[in-house]
Amino acid sequence: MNQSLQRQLTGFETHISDQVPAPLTRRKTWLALESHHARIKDTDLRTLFSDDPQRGERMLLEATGIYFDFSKQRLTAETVLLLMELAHESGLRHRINAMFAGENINVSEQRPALHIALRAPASAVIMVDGVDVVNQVHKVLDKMTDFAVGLRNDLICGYTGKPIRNIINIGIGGSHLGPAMACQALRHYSKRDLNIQFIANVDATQFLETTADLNPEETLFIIVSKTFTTQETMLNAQAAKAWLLAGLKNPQALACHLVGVSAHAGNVAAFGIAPAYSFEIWDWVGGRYSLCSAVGLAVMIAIGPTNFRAMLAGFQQMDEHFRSAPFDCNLPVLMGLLGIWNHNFGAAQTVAVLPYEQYLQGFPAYLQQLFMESNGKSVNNAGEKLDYQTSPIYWGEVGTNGQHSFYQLLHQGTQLIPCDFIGFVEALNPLGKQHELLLANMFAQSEALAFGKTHAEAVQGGTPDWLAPHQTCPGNQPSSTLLLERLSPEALGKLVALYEHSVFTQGVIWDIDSFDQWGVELGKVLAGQIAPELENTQRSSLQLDSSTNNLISLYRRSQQLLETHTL
Ligand SMILES: O=P(O)(O)OC[C@H]1O[C@H](O)[C@H](O)[C@@H](O)[C@@H]1O
Repeated sequence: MNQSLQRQLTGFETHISDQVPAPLTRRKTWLALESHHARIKDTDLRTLFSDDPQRGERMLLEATGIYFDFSKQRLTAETVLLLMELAHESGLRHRINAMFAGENINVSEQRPALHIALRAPASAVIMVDGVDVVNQVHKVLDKMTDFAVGLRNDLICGYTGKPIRNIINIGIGGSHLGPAMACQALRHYSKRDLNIQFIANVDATQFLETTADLNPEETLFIIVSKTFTTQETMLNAQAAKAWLLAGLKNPQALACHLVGVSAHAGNVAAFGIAPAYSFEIWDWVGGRYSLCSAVGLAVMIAIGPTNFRAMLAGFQQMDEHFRSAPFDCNLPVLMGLLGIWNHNFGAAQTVAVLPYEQYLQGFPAYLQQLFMESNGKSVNNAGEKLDYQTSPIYWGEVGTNGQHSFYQLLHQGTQLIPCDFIGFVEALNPLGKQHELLLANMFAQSEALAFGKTHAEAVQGGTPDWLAPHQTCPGNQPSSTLLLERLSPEALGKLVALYEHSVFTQGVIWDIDSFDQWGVELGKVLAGQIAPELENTQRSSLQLDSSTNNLISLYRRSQQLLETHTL
């Protein structure tokens, strides 16, 4: 980053105050950002770049080996200064310290959010209710290691003595998206004769299609659920039990084919899972932040304990960077603040995540839960209604597939859509010139989005005047580019932690609880009420709203017709 900018920013580190800040939109810096935005909003990226030929170099930040180019964002050095000031004014430093100290930063559930403890070195000590959680974490990591090594070397086998070849993770939300994304992302490092599958949906199609050609003697289910009560997961777990029993014909065999991961060991035991196959997680880690815990057991089995620990080391490096780096060179802080700038001041409604790496196919879906479940809130920590926007919508697709689909809207549509491009210098699977072309496309897209093509350029290129408006691309679409050396387990850890902490940064600015998800509960409760109505043979009168009543009646009538036809 520009040195004079850095010098100007350093002073802010000393401005931290313990005073409760004023409501966000009435804060001095928020108001300053509003007027600053009004001043620069019509200056486009073409102008910003032509005014400062060194902009590309100035607005490039490197941390833990990740290069972050934010020069194609619609901002100036003053914007960055104001955003940093906003972070200080919002007490971000104090909140980071509170998170790392294990304070109850998840206010609505009155508990800490200690995902950073899951990857802390064994020498660290973090106390929660008088217990050193790092010690607990490492005990479970060691148990996972023994189990993974046993399975990978055929020392832990199925009931009939056959080696386990199929590992099926049953879980949903945070008990699915993290391990599924990481198994896919790190497939290059996986034991190739292990077939790792995931079942999340309660739609039986997923269960039946996943298990269709598998031999129960060679299959192990890992049932992952923090609560071990989630309806979808428990139904799929019951289906797994039944499928195993049908194949193995012996209830005793189940113990060798079922693993449980939960914060409620009692529920795991009640399901019939042996203590040796039961792995503990803790209430102080949220599902969407739990990849580094035993929730990642399938990942450890796939890539081996050494690679898994390298991934944890990557997370840890980014944690340490986030905790200790001054804000002016703190990558998660800067990324989080840029999101605030685009969303709250630029009025962008969505963010596109565009990894130019096939192995990161599951990354946009993973980030959807991370950002939207964390920061999709409308009251502040004190429970007061907010008068500003919180999380935008996250979506995306791997390059170059997206280019031939929705990029048209990015280039010529009417919406402001900030993009995160993610690329790796080194190909894991080199083949001819494919990697060069992949990266050329990534660089070209961010260039095209930023600078577009004017009417005059189209005409100069030989386009007739009547056609030129159709070929004109307005440009000025903001993007950041993350460039890493190669997709290693360590790099994946850094990347995920980077996004986790940028979610936290935004949550602090918005003064919301990024670690609860009460909204999800309502749908669960209502599904619990409706399910018996669908099963109900008595056809009791329905007491719900007229639309839901009608839909249930339609379902019942169709079921009746089906039953009549079957008879
Ligand atoms: O791990 P579980 O207790 O089964 O919860 C699975 C998921 O359920 C809920 O719907 C939450 O929204 C998610 O944050 C959670 O990860």
